[in-house]
Amino acid sequence: MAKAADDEKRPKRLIDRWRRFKQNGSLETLIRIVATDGRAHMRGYALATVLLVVVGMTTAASAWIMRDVVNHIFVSRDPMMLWILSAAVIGIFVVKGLASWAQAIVLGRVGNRIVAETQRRFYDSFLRFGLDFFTERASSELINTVVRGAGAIRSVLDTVIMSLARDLVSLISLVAVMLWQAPLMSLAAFTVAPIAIFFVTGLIKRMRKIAQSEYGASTMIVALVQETVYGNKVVKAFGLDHHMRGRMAETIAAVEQRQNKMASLQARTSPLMETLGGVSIAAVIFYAGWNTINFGTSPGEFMSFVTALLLAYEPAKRLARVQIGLEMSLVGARAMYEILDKPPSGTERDDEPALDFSAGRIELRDVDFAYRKGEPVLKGVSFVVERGERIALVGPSGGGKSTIIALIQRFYDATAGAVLVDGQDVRKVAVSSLRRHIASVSQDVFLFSGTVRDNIRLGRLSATDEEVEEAARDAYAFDFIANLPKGFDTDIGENGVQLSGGQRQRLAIARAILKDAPILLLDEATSALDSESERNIQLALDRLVEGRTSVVIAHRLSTILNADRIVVIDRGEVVDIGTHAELLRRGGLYAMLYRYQFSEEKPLVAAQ
Ligand SMILES: Nc1ncnc2c1ncn2[C@@H]1O[C@H](COP(=O)(O)OP(=O)(O)OP(=O)(O)O)[C@@H](O)[C@H]1O
Repeated sequence: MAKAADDEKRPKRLIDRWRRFKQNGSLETLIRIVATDGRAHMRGYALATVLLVVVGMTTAASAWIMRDVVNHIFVSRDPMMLWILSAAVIGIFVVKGLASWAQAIVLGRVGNRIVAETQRRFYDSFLRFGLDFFTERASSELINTVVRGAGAIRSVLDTVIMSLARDLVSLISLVAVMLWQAPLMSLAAFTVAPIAIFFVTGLIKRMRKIAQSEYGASTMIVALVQETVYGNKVVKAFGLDHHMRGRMAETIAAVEQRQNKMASLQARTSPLMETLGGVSIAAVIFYAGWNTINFGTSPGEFMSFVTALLLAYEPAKRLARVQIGLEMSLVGARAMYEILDKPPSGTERDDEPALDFSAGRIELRDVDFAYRKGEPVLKGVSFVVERGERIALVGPSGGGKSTIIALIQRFYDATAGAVLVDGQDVRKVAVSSLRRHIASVSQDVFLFSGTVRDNIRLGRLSATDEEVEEAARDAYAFDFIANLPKGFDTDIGENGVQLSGGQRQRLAIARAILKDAPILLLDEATSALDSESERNIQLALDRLVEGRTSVVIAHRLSTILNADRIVVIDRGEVVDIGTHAELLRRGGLYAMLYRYQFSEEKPLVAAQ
């Protein structure tokens, strides 16, 4: 009775297990990897499979031949067979060696190709994401995914092929040898299998959980290294070495602990498997020995059987563990797919018709915007920038000035209202054609690895060396570049660490000059520079603004004095628009800001 009830429950338990397995996505991920990358490289994998099958079959053949070795050589003492069988053994192992060698090369190449393709695909896909994607995610997460995820896809496929073609084929053919030589003994040997399966199933679930948290912790290590590199000045200035060391030690310890747990889970299969293996081999030796001693059964069959059993033990052990190992790789693969599956951001669409650029008139029409639902950052913002006009945005910090600059470049889409360039909604034109007409210089200048020349040329990749130098001259950057150890060919360290703030800004201005776009968006630097740098930057900016339609987040007195109009932004709203003199006359927020924000530069106030 009890057994029947148990039997009834078993399928349910099995289904439950599969359901959990599916919910977790392991099976889907596995199927997807096989159906996409596996299928795309079917020829390579088919070849590897054939070679692995050869490896498996030769393993079985080596067991098979033991029967003849014992019967013909040791029992019948046939000298001819001594030669033939020795040669056959050499033949079998040479074939096995060659097939293993070829299989390793084929699998290695296909695997490397998959890693390369996946990394390319991953990078392509994240270039199509908008700013929202990058602000949502830590770069460490992306770095960890590109490094580990691609390798994970490869190792999943390697594991699947190795398990199916080598281990499963070896096991099936060795079991066939066993059944053929001694069916009863085989059954005795297989009784231990259900115990092993039951034990391993329990481990898989735990492995999955730990693998996931290990992945998260390893991302933290990347994040901390990154923070220490980018924030090294803060770390040093505030004497945070000890604090950072502590944080890193904690994270490393967390990863180490999880990896130890994974290793111990994997290792936990060994004592059980060894014991079960020992029990089944002992049972067979006892049974066969008993038969040989008491009934004179031929020892050849027995030798062949035991060899097959011993050889079957390794692949059986590997197969029992395969899912435990797979769980580790599937975590990385899932992280990779999560990003690959994300649709490109709407702001990066480039399939609309190109912007029909004429004057470069910019209009914000009743623009509302929120980075997060329910937290409006811009409310009904409207203003127009006519061709060739200089507009200064002024307002308290956090008012939304940078957001306006971002919306004009379509880094984000307005939640209501529209941003128009020459009367065309920026959401309805190809984004590349819009950005081609805009040059922007932000406060925090990002410099890429490479030379000074490379960095300026990013403004226009087709520019000649002469044009790059000309732009540097116009940006008042030529002299300091010429004084660098290798001039324009000086390598800029990662993110230009050896350049001063003012020099970096002038490189950014040179980049914008080279781009020669009719619209200029500028976030003036607030950081204090020495007066020489300040003067050079001012001259460079004047040159840059010349003849262009410009919107500048103003932090300098001269900018607001030279602006055609000033737009005052406060808490996401346009509170006033006018020239410096008009706004001052009206009093209000601008007059106050002017007094406090620009007061150090008082001597020039006469300009009103
Ligand atoms: N990526 C973002 N995600 C969420 N909120 C943001 C984001 N960027 C800015 N904000 C918020 O939007 C508001 C407007 O910010 P914005 O940078 O546009 O102001 P700002 O006027 O340029 O300020 P500042 O003069 O200090 O640079 C602020 O409250 C800010 O916290």
